Amino acid sequence: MTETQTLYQQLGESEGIGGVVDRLYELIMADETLAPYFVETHLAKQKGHMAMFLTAATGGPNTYKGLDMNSAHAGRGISDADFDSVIGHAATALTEAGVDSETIGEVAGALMPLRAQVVTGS
Ligand code: HEM
Repeated sequence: MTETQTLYQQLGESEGIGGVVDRLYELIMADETLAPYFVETHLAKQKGHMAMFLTAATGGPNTYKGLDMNSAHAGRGISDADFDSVIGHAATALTEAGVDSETIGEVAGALMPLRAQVVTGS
């Protein structure tokens, strides 16, 4: 059954992804290394963009109209360690939502190729 489902469906579509994104930004804002990047960010808007981005990246409908990943992160000095931390928080949020580890691995696999576009510092 599951092999015919998109990753988007396995994550519980827009409701599932919305919940995971809410929790992801709670974890990011509670992380003293990551929170400073988002001091000037309108969080509700950011969550909406992230949810739409993840929806498209996992095979759901593509309604993302935000910046491409290079432009969104250019000049922010984001490090490899920051990127790994965000992926780690995403894995935590997914685990808490009851997503199985195989599916979490697939989500991580979809996000990992974005590292070069997001990491702009050392
Ligand atoms: C795979 C990992 C990531 C994805 C998929 C992602 C996705 C996004 C998206 C969709 C946006 C919105 C772009 C727009 O508003 O048009 C964004 C903005 C942003 N991201 Fe990321 N991001 C990732 C990793 C990171 C990391 C590691 C950091 C830093 C710790 C970071 C910091 C930011 C900041 C500061 C913004 C701008 C927020 C604002 O508008 O104020 N991102 N990202």
